Amino acid sequence: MSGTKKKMVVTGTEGQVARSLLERARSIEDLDLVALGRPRLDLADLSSIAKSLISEKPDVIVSAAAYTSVDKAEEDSEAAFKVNGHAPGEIARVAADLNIPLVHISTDYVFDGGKNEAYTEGDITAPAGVYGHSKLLGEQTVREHTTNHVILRTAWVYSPFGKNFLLTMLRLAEGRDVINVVDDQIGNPTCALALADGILTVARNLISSDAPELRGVFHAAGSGSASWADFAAYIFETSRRYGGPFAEVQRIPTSAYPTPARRPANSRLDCAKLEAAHGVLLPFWKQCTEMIVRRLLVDR
Ligand SMILES: NC(=O)C1=CN([C@@H]2O[C@H](COP(=O)(O)OP(=O)(O)OC[C@H]3O[C@@H](n4cnc5c(N)ncnc54)[C@H](OP(=O)(O)O)[C@@H]3O)[C@@H](O)[C@H]2O)C=CC1
Ligand SMILES: Cc1cn([C@H]2C[C@H](O)[C@@H](COP(=O)(O)OP(=O)(O)O[C@H]3O[C@@H](C)C(=O)[C@@H](O)[C@H]3O)O2)c(=O)[nH]c1=O
Repeated sequence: MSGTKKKMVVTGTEGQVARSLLERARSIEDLDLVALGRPRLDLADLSSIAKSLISEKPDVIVSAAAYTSVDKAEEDSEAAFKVNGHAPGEIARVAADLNIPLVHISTDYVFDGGKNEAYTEGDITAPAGVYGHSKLLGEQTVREHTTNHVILRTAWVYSPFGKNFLLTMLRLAEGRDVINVVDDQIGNPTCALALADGILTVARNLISSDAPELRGVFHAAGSGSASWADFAAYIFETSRRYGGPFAEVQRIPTSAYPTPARRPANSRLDCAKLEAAHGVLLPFWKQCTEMIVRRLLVDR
């Protein structure tokens, strides 16, 4: 990125991805990052979106805020569809009006999980639940309003911030010796800080170049795959090494852990397209898990 300082606006202030972007952008001298969340930007109030975004005069927008409670969405579908489905379209309309690029974050849960291999960007989407359906609508409304976009589908995001599986496991292990965790759902645990680095690279590429091959939908998840039980076991193994809580993982089938929303059995994402176009390859999940657990237990 050459020339003057650029301004990036990310939606949401307390989200894992927004907070990771804020942390990672601090060391980038030619980029100002502003996080815009409630009450100034409420995605449930579609009529408020344009005004708050335009007032920031951004050079690029990262649409990261979302309704992320997968189970709650099943009974609160109106809110989920508004925030995850319609609001991204409104953000994209603003980006088109301002003639700036948009990076929109989507999810592996747009897939039904029936494929035996990793999903590519061309695979058919068929979400299993309301959250996935609402995020898929968000992809569609973004596409309808601007071609100058990247939709980044990520997965199983964890970080030292907010609410995520890694923090839940460490909390549960404070009070339990054994934790039941499903072993028949497979995906790519993705560290939000590494994802933030990827988002920053993609955003800078979009600002610097009009090339169509940099635009469209891309998968952006951590390298390597795991079941939730594998992920939990490694979290505890690492935690024990750094003097933190440990629990035995009891591997169970999904049928033994009923939840309101159905989750895909396989939502592994093939991320080769992102590496080829943007030169972004996210690190191996175990490496990042170790880094986050260490940060939580040792470097605090
Ligand atoms: N978490 C995950 O495992 C995965 C996430 N994704 C996607 O990545 C993106 C980032 O996720 P992540 O950072 O983990 O999400 P978080 O759940 O950590 O944060 C979501 C953010 O969205 C904000 N938000 C929710 N509703 C509104 C609203 N009506 N108006 C304004 N802001 C709102 C929240 O605000 P507040 O803090 O005020 O509640 C919060 O800041 C999302 O698009 C998500 O769908 C994709 C795959 C996996
Ligand atoms: C807490 C817990 C969960 N589980 C299971 C339930 C579920 O199948 C799986 C993951 O549970 P969670 O509810 O933490 O994760 P979930 O909300 O399904 O996570 C998803 O969030 C959204 C936002 C995404 O976009 C997805 O990529 C994915 O990260 O682990 C156990 O087996 N044992 C447990 O003790």
